[in-house]
Amino acid sequence: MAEVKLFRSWSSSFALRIVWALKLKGVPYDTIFEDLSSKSSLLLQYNPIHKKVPVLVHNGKSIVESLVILEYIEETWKQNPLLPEDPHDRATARFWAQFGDDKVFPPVLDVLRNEGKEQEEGIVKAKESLKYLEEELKGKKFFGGEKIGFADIALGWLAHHENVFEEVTGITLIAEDEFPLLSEWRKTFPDAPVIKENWPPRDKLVTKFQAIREQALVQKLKMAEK
Ligand SMILES: N[C@@H](CCC(=O)N[C@@H](CS)C(=O)NCC(=O)O)C(=O)O
Repeated sequence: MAEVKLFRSWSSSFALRIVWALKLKGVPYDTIFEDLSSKSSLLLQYNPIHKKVPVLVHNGKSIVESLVILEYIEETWKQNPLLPEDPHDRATARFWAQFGDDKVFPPVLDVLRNEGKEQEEGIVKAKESLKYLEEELKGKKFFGGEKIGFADIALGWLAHHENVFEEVTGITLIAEDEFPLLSEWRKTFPDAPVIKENWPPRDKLVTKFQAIREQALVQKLKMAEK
């Protein structure tokens, strides 16, 4: 058994960040696939507060929360750095990673889970945030500059999961004419072999998120009837 273990689910975009980072750095690890509808006692033991994946276990000690895990990986395995050397550039990369989770992910989920007014509001908010990311990509191939870095990995779900959400909802948030740089990045990012080789099957994701959307809409209907 490798000294590094990753608890993940097949579809989690947060867990994919860790897969990509470990692969980019060439760190060998074992994978434990969790069924999130019946979590293992080990997962609950390693992540008793959030009870979520991903969890990284290194030499028997657990690290949770994907952005914290990314930092841990960067500090522990120095090869192929994901963060630049300059402190301001490092802070900037961390900022965009966090911005994605705080300001892009929630409205994008609102678009997936809603219809009507709430969905419209989600679209407006998501696009407001996406404009900042478009701006940040000016003059760069990746958020990390010439190569994939910390913020690219953190925002990778925009290239993959968000693309699937667009198919499920029929709503294109990242249109080529509105977000040309982000659209280009969405094509370039998964071209990197490490990213491409670790990309969950699109059809399976579409089915999963179709079900999540339907469930959310039924739930809303039930709440409205109460
Ligand atoms: N903020 C967490 C989010 C992780 C997360 O939401 N994981 C989901 C899978 S995508 C999960 O484990 N869900 C199980 C649950 O909520 O019970 C991170 O960045 O690691």
